[in-house]
Amino acid sequence: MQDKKITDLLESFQAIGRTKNQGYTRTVYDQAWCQAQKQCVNIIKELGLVPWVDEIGNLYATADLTWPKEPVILVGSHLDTVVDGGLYDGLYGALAAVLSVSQIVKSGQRMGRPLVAVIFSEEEGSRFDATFTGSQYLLGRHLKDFEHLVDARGQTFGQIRQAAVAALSPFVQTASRLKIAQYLELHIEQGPILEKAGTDIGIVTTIVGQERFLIQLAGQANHAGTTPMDCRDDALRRAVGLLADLYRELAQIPDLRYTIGKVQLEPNVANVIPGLVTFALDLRHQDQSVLSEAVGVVAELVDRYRAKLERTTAVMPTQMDAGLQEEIAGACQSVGLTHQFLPSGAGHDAQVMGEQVPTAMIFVPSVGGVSHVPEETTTPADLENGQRVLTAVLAKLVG
Ligand SMILES: NC(=O)NC(NC(N)=O)C(=O)[O-]
Ligand SMILES: [Zn+2]
Ligand SMILES: [Zn+2]
Repeated sequence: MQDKKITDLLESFQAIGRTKNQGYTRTVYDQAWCQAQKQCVNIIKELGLVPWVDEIGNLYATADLTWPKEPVILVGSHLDTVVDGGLYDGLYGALAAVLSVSQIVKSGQRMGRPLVAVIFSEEEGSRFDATFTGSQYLLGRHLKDFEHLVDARGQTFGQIRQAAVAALSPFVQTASRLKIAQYLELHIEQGPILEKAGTDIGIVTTIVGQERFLIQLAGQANHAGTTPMDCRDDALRRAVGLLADLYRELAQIPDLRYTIGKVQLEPNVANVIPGLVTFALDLRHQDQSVLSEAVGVVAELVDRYRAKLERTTAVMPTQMDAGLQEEIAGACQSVGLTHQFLPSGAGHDAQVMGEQVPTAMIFVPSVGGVSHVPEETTTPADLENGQRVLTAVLAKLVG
């Protein structure tokens, strides 16, 4: 497998977790996720590296059977997807990391620091209302912070995590937490900037802060035909008012990104008045003070509607390391590619890592600027460009 390309590696995942809409659903610990994880282990072995798994299900690839004790150069991305997402979000950077590590190991270059690839178990928050669980665990969060979480079908994080990790354990080494000197992540841009500008490579300057909430509004479920209109406590009717107010008030905050992407009704039956409405709100901004102002607006409205507010994600805006950004710019020049600096409106494991270790991100263009949908794609040339830059940067960092 000496000259496997990143496109070949990605192709081997095309049948895993494919949906009827031709997208991919690989939420943490589900069947497709487990299958994809096994495929990653096969690739790690075929590329001559050693696979490891930790207790949350993060996979690692090392040059040999020694688990590094000293701080490592870590490179990676995540394995999970949103529901009906694309092939490239997360998986591209995860596979490119493994490929780049294998190329550097095979080159025989002397390594001043150990180089490790990581494939994070979960980043999207698509199954449980928790995000970045893989990278947070690596940086020291306790498993018990997540074990009680319950998915839409009533399964707990703890139970399915144990089963998923146990299924893989016989085939891999057991990893413990690493010390990390620097972290690098390659990812598709997921937006239109690079394509519009005709630039080969993006170098991320900052990653937006992100807060997610579950908002719950309770009424009284009752019969649709016998309950007079003036005797109802219809949870949906009140939720419509709250939603309209949220959209109107949040629109007043410049540059805020706000999304209500998930709405659930109970009991969700045509002839029963809704008794409970739950929806998710996702807020993003580059400036923490503006994000906090938006959270204040939300809290006030939620209070006015006698609804309940639960915060499920809170990550600060994160600055990428200036020195590493320069290393990436230098690598682009050395391989003859154009680059530009840009902020990321998407969340990334790099922002969790970036709070504790020098971190940087490399972006490649997304065709049409679309992502989190089945149509998400990046041209083979751009996929290979990104991976070449990643290898060039890593070769410099470990030298
Ligand atoms: N790169 C991503 O798509 N990340 C997504 N996921 C998280 N957890 O931020 C997001 O919503 O931006
Ligand atoms: Zn994503
Ligand atoms: Zn991603």
